[in-house]
Amino acid sequence: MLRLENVTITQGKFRLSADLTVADGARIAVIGPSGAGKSTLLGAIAGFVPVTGQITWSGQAMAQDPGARPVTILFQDNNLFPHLTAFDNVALGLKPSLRLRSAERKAVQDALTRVGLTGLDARRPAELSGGQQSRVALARTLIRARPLVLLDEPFAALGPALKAEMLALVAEIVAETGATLLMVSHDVADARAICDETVLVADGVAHAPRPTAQLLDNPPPELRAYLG
Ligand SMILES: Nc1ncnc2c1ncn2[C@@H]1O[C@H](COP(=O)(O)OP(=O)(O)OP(=O)(O)O)[C@@H](O)[C@H]1O
Repeated sequence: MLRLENVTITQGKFRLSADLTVADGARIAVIGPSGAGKSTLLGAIAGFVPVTGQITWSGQAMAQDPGARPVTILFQDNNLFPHLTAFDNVALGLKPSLRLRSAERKAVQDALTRVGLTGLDARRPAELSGGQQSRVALARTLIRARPLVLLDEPFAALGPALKAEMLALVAEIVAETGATLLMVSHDVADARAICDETVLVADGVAHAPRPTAQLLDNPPPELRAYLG
């Protein structure tokens, strides 16, 4: 269980408060106006943004060091290294030194296979389509095998069909691994597609998760303003 207890995040003049609980294995969409603090919320959970209050996982306070948190995060721009192959870009998720044992090499191959990139492991990002690049980034995120997966608008640059495919793949993989998912999206269709619950971030508050359909079908005023 992820718990944010009386959390306040301050960045310059910006303040966001959160007091909420996310159940293990939940798939949560994070939606709200631009600049409301969605990325900041993910950054706080990942340990990149300092907070007051407490963030706990399974009842334990999260480590200060982001690398020691049970978290893996994928950003919109994928952050692939252009000079590295798909294989090495995924391997970085396991070992920044890229010195892999044979079991680790197999884990990288398995991750590439899982995201549908069998046979493309020797290609560099420039030799892959946008969708394939997203798959590499997703494989690198997932190979870290952390129980909390944070996605910050990961597929915003993809066309609708590819995006739907990637969302379905994410949903499948988190279901297989039992991971808890928090996914920022500007497209409420993404929330409806794979997230049973939604956290609304608006007016300085990250609200407790609510069932996605219920929230979107009867939006509170701050969400109605955003949806237009
Ligand atoms: N390093 C920083 N220093 C000061 N203010 C910051 C910093 N990073 C972000 N902010 C401010 O924090 C607020 C929240 O930004 P954040 O990127 O979390 O919003 P968001 O909801 O993810 O927006 P978008 O949907 O546009 O990506 C914004 O007002 C932003 O200007």
